[in-house]
Amino acid sequence: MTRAVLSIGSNLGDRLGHLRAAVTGLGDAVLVVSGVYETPPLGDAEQPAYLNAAVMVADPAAAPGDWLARAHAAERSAGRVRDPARRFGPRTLDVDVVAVWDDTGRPVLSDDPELTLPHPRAHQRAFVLRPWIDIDPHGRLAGHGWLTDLLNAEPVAGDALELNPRPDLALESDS
Ligand SMILES: Nc1ncnc2c1ncn2[C@@H]1O[C@H](COP(=O)(O)OP(=O)(O)OP(=O)(O)O)[C@@H](O)[C@H]1O
Ligand SMILES: Nc1nc2c(c(=O)[nH]1)N=C(CO)CN2
Repeated sequence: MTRAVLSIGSNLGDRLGHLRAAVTGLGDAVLVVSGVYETPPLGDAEQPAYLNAAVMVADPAAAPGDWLARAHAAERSAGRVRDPARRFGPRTLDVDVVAVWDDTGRPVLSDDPELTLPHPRAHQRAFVLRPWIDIDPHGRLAGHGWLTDLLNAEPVAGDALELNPRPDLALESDS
């Protein structure tokens, strides 16, 4: 069994529809989904606000690279177009593999640029940490510590204040 946490985000088109389609596409692998947060864009201010959420997935047959393949497949299904000139530009759907655990429950570590684990910027991103804490309040990020400590630490705290919970925009794994 490999387990993973995926971060999903959208700031173009039908934002909620893109997130829902990503969750639906993950099928039976979905264990639990977080609430949805509306968040100001980080890294490139000239773009619309994002909807962000986190999904816990598990599949006995999945290798770590399979989660990245599923993430990319979901992005393609949402019609994501990559603009090489805008590293952190707007997108219909972004699915990041935040963390993976092996079948003994140990975190998988990787410095492969194709799949770096844990995700190298996850510990700095309130829009990743806050939804993940929703679904795993006692979670740890390998190499960084408790999620709750990270969320309360500078410089993440400033971003955390700008997270706007959207309970009106529920994600349903079986919708
Ligand atoms: N943990 C990971 N999750 C997703 N992609 C990763 C990961 N580690 C490395 N990558 C690589 O990063 C490349 C760029 O991914 P992507 O376009 O989603 O980045 P981004 O969303 O613009 O930025 P960020 O990674 O900071 O969220 C992908 O082609 C992928 O191979
Ligand atoms: N609020 C927010 N900002 C971002 C996001 C995101 O998911 N949410 N993703 C980015 C590219 O990875 C760049 N900036």
